[in-house]
Amino acid sequence: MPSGIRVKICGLSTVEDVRAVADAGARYVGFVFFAKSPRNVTIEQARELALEVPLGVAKVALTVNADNALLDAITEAVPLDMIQLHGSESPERVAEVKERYGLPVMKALGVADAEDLPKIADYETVADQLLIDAKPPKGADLPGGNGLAFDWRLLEGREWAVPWMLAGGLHPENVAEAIARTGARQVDVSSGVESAPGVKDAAKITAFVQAALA
Ligand SMILES: O=C(O)c1ccccc1NCC(=O)[C@H](O)[C@H](O)COP(=O)(O)O
Repeated sequence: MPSGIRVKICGLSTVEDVRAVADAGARYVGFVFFAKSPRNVTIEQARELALEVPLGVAKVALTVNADNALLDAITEAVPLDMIQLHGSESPERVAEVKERYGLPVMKALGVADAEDLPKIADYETVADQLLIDAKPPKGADLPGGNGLAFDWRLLEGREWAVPWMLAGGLHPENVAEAIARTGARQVDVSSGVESAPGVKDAAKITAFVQAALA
């Protein structure tokens, strides 16, 4: 019996990564466009990778406070199914990106404690999906992909008007518990399926997807 859980593996940078993710049964792949990230890819690399992604697996471009020039360049070159906004983009900017590119937009929001929850509602009516991630530590180089979890009990009983994904510090050993505690139907992972920063590990990807779908 299928579980209905959907998995996104973020930060792919090789064709082998794409094959491992597709073979494992993940439903989304993420390409990171953020220079400071060990997972950063160029537009040309992302295009080559995207062309290897089979039908049925959604291709997501992850950007951080990107301007229209960068988003124009990405969307013109890379065949995409979704744009993930992982910076401090306002609800108005989310609406603008949706309108300009005609693609679904997923807005990432960082959570560390209960005070971070009300702002999520500001995006429910404009974003197509929400990514509820761990808030990065103060002074961190990366707004995501830090391998940090937050207290999942904060999400118990929460519902939003649009589909959402749980992210932050997930790995093959804790993803089943995270799903059980939060009720998430979608999960996202990056560093939890790596052997070193930016280096995806096919065995960990398979183990993660199996654990999530079990
Ligand atoms: O992964 C990155 O390097 C990254 C860089 C800049 C902004 C966001 C980034 N990742 C966002 C993601 O969607 C990650 O998958 C998510 O934060 C979970 O990461 P992890 O805790 O490492 O599984």
